[in-house]
Amino acid sequence: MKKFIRSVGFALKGISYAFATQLNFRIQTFVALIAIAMGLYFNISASEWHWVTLCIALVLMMELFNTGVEALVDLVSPGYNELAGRVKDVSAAAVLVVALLTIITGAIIFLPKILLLIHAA
Ligand SMILES: Nc1ncnc2c1ncn2[C@@H]1O[C@H](COP(=O)(O)OP(=O)(O)OP(=O)(O)O)[C@@H](O)[C@H]1O
Repeated sequence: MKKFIRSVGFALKGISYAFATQLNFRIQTFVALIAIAMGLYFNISASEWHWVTLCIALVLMMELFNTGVEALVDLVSPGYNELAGRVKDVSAAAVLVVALLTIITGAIIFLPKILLLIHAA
């Protein structure tokens, strides 16, 4: 049990490092909070909550992995190296793929509700 709590502590240290150093991670956290607030406001269904929470977790998870990859690349290749740059580019691309999934999912869930609200006003 003590080991588990220690591991959670290390994971929280990782999250706080990403939050302190990565502007993208802070923006993604802010957008996630807005999505949760919109979910509550529009009273979305259980399956819609499933998609929203899945996308939030995927985006934050990929950004954390990307931050780890960047730190690892900087450690093993502090100077300019074409391969090091490619590793970072591919890692950033993985974040972009999940971000696109999130934008599409958000549009499918929230856009009709927002349009309905505008028409009702
Ligand atoms: N060591 C390197 N060698 C070659 N190209 C690099 C190297 N480090 C970074 N690059 C190139 O610069 C881009 C940006 O790298 P950087 O480490 O600034 O990533 P970032 O996403 O801007 O990170 P951060 O969010 O920490 O600012 C990389 O995607 C890559 O194309």
